Amino acid sequence: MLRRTIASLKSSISLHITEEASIHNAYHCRTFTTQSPLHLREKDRICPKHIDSVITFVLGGPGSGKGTQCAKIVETFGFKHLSAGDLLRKEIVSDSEYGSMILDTIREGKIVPSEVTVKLILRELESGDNHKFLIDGFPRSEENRIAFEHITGSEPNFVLFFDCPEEEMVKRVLSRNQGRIDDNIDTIKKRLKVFESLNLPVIDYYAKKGKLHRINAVGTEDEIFEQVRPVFAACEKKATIT
Ligand SMILES: Nc1ncnc2c1ncn2[C@@H]1O[C@H](COP(=O)(O)OP(=O)(O)O)[C@@H](O)[C@H]1O
Ligand SMILES: Nc1ccn([C@H]2C[C@H](O)[C@@H](COP(=O)(O)OP(=O)(O)O)O2)c(=O)n1
Ligand SMILES: [Mg+2]
Repeated sequence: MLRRTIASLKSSISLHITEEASIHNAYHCRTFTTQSPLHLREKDRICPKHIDSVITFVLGGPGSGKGTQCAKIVETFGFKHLSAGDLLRKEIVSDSEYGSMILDTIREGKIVPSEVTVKLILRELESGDNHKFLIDGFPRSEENRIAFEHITGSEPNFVLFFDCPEEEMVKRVLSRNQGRIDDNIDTIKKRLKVFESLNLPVIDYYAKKGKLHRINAVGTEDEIFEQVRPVFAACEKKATIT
């Protein structure tokens, strides 16, 4: 699977990404890691500009409040917010060759192939001057996680998990009112099953690595942010000391 992911990344995906050359060049950069070294084959690594970046994965079920809390983190701590779902939705409207596949996948509540999503995220990591990233809604499966680690050669510094009861998530999604094709009861039921079977193992993985910050996602937006704030404040303090 991994070999297939890397092979497909190297080959034909165009995704309206014009900087193919920079991705190609990146394959020939020296290897790097923001955290512990990953034992990758030299040729499989990409060396993005974000060598010293802080990478935070933001996880949680649909409607758990990831996007809402990311906006507050951006405002308070100056992170750049990369929503995997937003990047995929932009691909749909930009007439990309993958648009209809992405649309069908999202409508069915399934997960888009990792090579597509990772490439979109990489493009954002590589652009601009901000080196503090919130990657929201990713990785949603072990396949997502492994593809990201292998393609970038890096791991997140820490991971937030918004822990929310299913009935609360359903209620929030059904009243989200953003005109999303997946905000309906049939798709939400499928998404919750996919969350349990594919995303919970990723959450367990980071818990075992000691990287997970579990946030109780029930309460007002401000109450929840008061649990989130210390995680980022500690990260800032650490950065000042080192
Ligand atoms: N703490 C909260 N209490 C009630 N509703 C919330 C809360 N946080 C977010 N919402 C609302 O729930 C919906 C889903 O939130 P969102 O941030 O889009 O979640 P996610 O990105 O995890 O799917 C939105 O309409 C949002 O305004
Ligand atoms: N890593 C990801 C993230 C999102 N997707 C697809 C499948 C998801 O159901 C949709 C919507 O994701 P998004 O993060 O915007 O959804 P929520 O904010 O959790 O409601 O996008 C994906 O295939 N892979
Ligand atoms: Mg969201």
